[in-house]
Amino acid sequence: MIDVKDLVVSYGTATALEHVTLTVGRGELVALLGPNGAGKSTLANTLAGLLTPASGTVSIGGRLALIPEGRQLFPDLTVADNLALGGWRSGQRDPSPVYDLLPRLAELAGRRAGVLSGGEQQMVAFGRAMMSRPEVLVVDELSLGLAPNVTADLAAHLAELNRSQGLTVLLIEQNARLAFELCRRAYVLESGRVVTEGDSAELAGDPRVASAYLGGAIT
Ligand SMILES: Nc1ncnc2c1ncn2[C@@H]1O[C@H](COP(=O)(O)OP(=O)(O)OP(=O)(O)O)[C@@H](O)[C@H]1O
Repeated sequence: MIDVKDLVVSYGTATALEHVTLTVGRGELVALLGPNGAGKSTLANTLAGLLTPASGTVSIGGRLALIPEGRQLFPDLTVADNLALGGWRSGQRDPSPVYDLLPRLAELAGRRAGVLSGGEQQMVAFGRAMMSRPEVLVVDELSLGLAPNVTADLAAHLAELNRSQGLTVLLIEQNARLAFELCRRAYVLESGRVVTEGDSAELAGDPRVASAYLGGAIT
């Protein structure tokens, strides 16, 4: 569903991604970990077509939606209007499938997005992405600024969509525990390069990964 080969992306003379190669198969849930400034959002935005590669290739095998870092809602619009904007390209006007998935959004429908809590805003960003009926979802930092129980709730929804609808997911995270729990496979990006990749269980047992991302080895 996502096939990235030898991707280079630059901002002017600064190179943010250097020869990145990564794949996500149909129906897979794959994590991308990395510290601040590693190039994670640059990759997400390139997959979404918001940035143009300097070289390399990006192929996407189906409709892609992005939950961007920091949610990027329209704060003065209502939740319902933010959702409607998500359905603009796919022509989906009826938000009820999204309300079925995330019932809290139906209760919040008339509220301005800007006054909602961080967790509620992330739910709106999630719902907005689902309005485009994606086959592949790129989530740029699901857990950013959220309480652990709110993150766990959203993660459970992602897992359920993956199970029930075969939604392909690339989960970009700094929370390695969450990423390893949710995804069977993961990539680690540092300074614009993929430095390691493999099964989550293996990576969690790798002392270097454990010390950088898990605060020590998992026992
Ligand atoms: N618009 C921009 N103009 C110039 N440099 C940028 C721009 N956006 C990002 N960068 C630089 O590109 C590099 C990668 O940034 P990016 O935001 O992709 O990292 P990230 O892994 O998502 O970080 P974070 O976890 O902090 O969000 C950084 O060195 C950053 O300063």
